[in-house]
Amino acid sequence: MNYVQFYYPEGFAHCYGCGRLNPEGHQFKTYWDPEKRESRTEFTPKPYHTAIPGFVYGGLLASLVDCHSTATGSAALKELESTPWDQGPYPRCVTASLEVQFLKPTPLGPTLVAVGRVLERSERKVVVGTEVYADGVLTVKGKAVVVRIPEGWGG
Ligand SMILES: CCCCCCCCCCCCCCCC(=O)SCCNC(=O)CCNC(=O)[C@H](O)C(C)(C)COP(=O)(O)OP(=O)(O)OC[C@H]1O[C@@H](n2cnc3c(N)ncnc32)[C@H](O)[C@@H]1OP(=O)(O)O
Repeated sequence: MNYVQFYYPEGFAHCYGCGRLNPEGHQFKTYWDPEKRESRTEFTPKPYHTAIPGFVYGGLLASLVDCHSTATGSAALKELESTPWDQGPYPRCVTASLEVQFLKPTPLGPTLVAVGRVLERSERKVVVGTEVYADGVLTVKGKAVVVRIPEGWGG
């Protein structure tokens, strides 16, 4: 199964967090499950993504929630189109607002799993709720408002 960011137009594929064309970036990859209507992004932080030794830097966690949310919004807007899910391009969203709750310190080492759900969707805006788990423990919660970049703007 290909990931959402795989279908972004080339001009929108350079994001430091999730751009497939940015070799220096995190290259987050988000998968959308059309049955469950749930998204999933997995990422294993590197040793240098440290806050206090042993724990993940919060900015990285916020980035994960950010890009995971734009991808979830993209998949949710793609559902409104008549083209099949495996035919790009996907709509590209930009984050208008991002809330992150750091519930517990996130241990450095395990693969992080971000799970997203669509809380609201209109033709232009999607509100995404995200939970991030480390070793099955919920450590971060996020909520983002993402807005579709109009056709013809870049890309
Ligand atoms: C026409 C403009 C095109 C711009 C095209 C930009 C292209 C940019 C290219 C970047 C491509 C790579 C993106 C990488 C992914 C990131 O890294 S995203 C992180 C950085 N984010 C940014 O830099 C975004 C900067 N902000 C903006 O560009 C504009 O404020 C936004 C977000 C596009 C909104 O534009 P706007 O035309 O003012 O939108 P507006 O019609 O007022 O609002 C649309 C809806 O969003 C809601 N909303 C807007 N802002 C907020 C907010 N802060 N809190 C809650 N809700 C909000 C509104 O209430 C409205 O909701 P509804 O009334 O439809 O229910």
